[in-house]
Amino acid sequence: MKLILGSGSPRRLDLLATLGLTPDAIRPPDIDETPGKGELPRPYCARMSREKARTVQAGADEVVLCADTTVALGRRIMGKPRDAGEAAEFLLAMSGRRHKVITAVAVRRGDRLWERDVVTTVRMKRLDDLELNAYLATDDWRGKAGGYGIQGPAGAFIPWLQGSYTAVMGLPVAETANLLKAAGYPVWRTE
Ligand SMILES: Cc1cn([C@H]2C[C@H](O)[C@@H](COP(=O)(O)OP(=O)(O)OP(=O)(O)O)O2)c(=O)[nH]c1=O
Repeated sequence: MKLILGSGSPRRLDLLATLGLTPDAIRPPDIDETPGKGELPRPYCARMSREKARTVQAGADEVVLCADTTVALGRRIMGKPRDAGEAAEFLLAMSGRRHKVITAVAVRRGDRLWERDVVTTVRMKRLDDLELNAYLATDDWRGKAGGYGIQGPAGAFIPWLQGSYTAVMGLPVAETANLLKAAGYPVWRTE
């Protein structure tokens, strides 16, 4: 059985590697990530990962793994910022407050789909101008939901979270291992 990572995210590849898993192929999905009108963050995130899993082409002996990470401030969905101005806007909105990071994982084998989502509450310290501008200058915010990456320099802004650190990074490894097992993929091998 082959494992297909349906994601172009280097973080997801790294997190999968922590489980000792190397995908046989990487097939990044191309879907429309526009939220529906009034769509709430959690159902939006679950829909994204499901659509990714359905879009990625796979044969009968292939298991597809996809995920979506969405940052939510109340009902507001904060996607990947299009520029530094939007990243600054997101970070200022989260500064000194708690927000939620949702990561939904979808595993598909043939017509069958296994799904799980993980919600993590994250507190961001109050950012001063120096911290904000220095972080924006690193470009680390690019391509990341909410405009920050907890695994990089923005880790200095996160004194507390409740939930899963790997889920915030993009792939909750415990839940992912369980979904792969449910789909019949041999996560653990003794030889
Ligand atoms: C909040 C947060 C997000 N992220 C990243 C993980 C994801 O790559 C990205 C969220 O965007 P996603 O749309 O979930 O994923 P992607 O577009 O990068 O990749 P693909 O659709 O091909 O799977 O944000 C971090 O790396 N660290 C963080 O702390």
